[in-house]
Amino acid sequence: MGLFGTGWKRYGGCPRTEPVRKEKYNYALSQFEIFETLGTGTFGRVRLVRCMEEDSYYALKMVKKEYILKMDQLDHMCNEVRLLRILQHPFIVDLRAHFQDELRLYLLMELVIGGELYALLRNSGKLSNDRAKFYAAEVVLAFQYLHGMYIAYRGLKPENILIDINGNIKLCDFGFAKVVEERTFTNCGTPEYTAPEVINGLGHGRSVDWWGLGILIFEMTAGHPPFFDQSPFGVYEKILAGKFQVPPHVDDKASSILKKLIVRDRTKRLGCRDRGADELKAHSWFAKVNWDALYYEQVKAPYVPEIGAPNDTRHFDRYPDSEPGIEEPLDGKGQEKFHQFDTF
Ligand SMILES: Nc1ncnc2c1ncn2[C@@H]1O[C@H](COP(=O)(O)OP(=O)(O)OP(=O)(O)O)[C@@H](O)[C@H]1O
Repeated sequence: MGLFGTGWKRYGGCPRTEPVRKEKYNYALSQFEIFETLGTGTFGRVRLVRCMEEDSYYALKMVKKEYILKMDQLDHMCNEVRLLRILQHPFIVDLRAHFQDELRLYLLMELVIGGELYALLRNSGKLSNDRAKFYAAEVVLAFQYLHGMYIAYRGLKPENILIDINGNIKLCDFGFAKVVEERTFTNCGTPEYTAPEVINGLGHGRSVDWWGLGILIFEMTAGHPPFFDQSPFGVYEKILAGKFQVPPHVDDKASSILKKLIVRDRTKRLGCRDRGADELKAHSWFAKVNWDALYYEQVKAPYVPEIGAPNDTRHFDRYPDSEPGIEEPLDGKGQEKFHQFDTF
């Protein structure tokens, strides 16, 4: 089914699941002052930039074309842009534009200044029950929106959850997200967050997101993931064995939702049946959450990052600069492969 095709169905009673076509601005790298690296991933580097004409700051993801072809990542990049262009949700990072030059592809995103949830977890060890619930509830709303468009996010991990200036979350990194009717078979993601149906190669759709949420709630409340080992293989073995223990300090209702989310059989996993996200929203752990107020960002966040200036990057790790070197643009045939990037 095409993203704008017929057959839109409401999933889990999500009231505002509609694709938007966001405005397209024409930007070029020369319009920006480029500052420090905010984060790096397998495929690129995200830097703080300032658009000189607008005097506004953004996050710019820059990925070398040569690298994209070498690593066979063109589909991955196109996928991310195609999806981010149509998504508009308070808890999903906003893509403002995408453009290219001879050397790289660029994704211009709103700047999410509070850093990664990963850093919060690393600094605090574990989070309070209320704080974990607040972030988990915002993830539920983001997933409900995505699943309503038949999009599985498939990349949940604390590194991809950013904290904005008001303390709300923004999901970033849509490289693994996929439009799924039912099942899909590509492997992706991080060992500790991988669902058993992914390891088994049985195909996976939106159910992996609810598994990922279970792992995230566990990590936030317990202070460590439920399945860990020195090697990815060891992690996978433990996931398949499916045995985990919720530490005694974890709230009883949190423990109850964990036992319903970290379930090997996806047909029995919370969120994977007809009612989708509504099943989670009805769980007693979320009993006091006012979902509408949360959506409209009217709920005070339990933690608001301290920010001194619009370009204050104190909440991000420091990264060594990329190696300067002579970069050769691709030849005409190579460049042709990227023409599609302009057509989204
Ligand atoms: N809009 C943003 N505002 C601030 N920081 C951001 C933004 N987008 C990304 N980052 C930072 O850059 C990091 C890498 O971004 P992203 O995950 O999109 O890159 P990637 O190359 O696709 O990574 P991965 O290997 O996880 O697929 C994020 O974890 C985050 O720290």
